[in-house]
Amino acid sequence: MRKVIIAGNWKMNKSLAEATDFMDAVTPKTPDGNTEAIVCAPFVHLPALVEKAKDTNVKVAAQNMHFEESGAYTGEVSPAMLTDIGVTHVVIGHSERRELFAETDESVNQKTKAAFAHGLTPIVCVGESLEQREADETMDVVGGQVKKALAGLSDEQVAQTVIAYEPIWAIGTGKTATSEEANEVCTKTRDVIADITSKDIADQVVIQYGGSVKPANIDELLSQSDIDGALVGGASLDPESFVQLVEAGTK
Ligand SMILES: O=C(CO)COP(=O)(O)O
Repeated sequence: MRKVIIAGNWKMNKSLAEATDFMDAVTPKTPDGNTEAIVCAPFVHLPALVEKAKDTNVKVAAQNMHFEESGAYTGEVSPAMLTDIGVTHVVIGHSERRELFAETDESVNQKTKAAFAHGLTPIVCVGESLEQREADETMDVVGGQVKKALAGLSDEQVAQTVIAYEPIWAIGTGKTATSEEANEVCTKTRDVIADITSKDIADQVVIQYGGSVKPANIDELLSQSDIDGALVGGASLDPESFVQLVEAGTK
């Protein structure tokens, strides 16, 4: 059975005090079990959050990283720096990074490989724009992004990769894909992964849905056959709401 992963992507939000207060509020209420709870926080908050997450069921992720080990990359953070402070997961290729910070399928692939080289679990984001959906290009886009992100990985690494399917038109818009629409893409994404590895490997990959997920729609999304969790923006900022989302995964 695949585990459920609920990850809160805070994006560029919260002061340090707000971030640590959040952890104090959620860690005692986050159950052990088949659901993994992850907080994806801004770089500067990571050390404090890792400290707060010690001996709890909450894990801490970065929202991005560089793929190189070290060097003249002003303003960047390396995979080794993240593992050094106890970060376990990293979000790669979020649509906001692809759109606003020139992230490409190639850099997503380099970062995914670098994550594994340093023992980090990558949460690789894929998703189509509204124009692409309306032009019936969803699976060309999403399938292409998935294939390019996973190129050159071993089957074992593919099995451990977390894929977050986030249709761009559903992010921060209040417009959720229906659970059937979301599941259809997640199922086809799993088929794409099976094509490049095997059905057995594809069946192990955790595929999250992201885009206006909230406590009111999480149950229905998680009831779908190929949705194994959620990458949540807005609704992950409030501790109560984050705990409710994690609890939904344990049902
Ligand atoms: O981009 C997202 C998570 O990475 C989704 O954001 P919202 O949940 O705010 O729509």
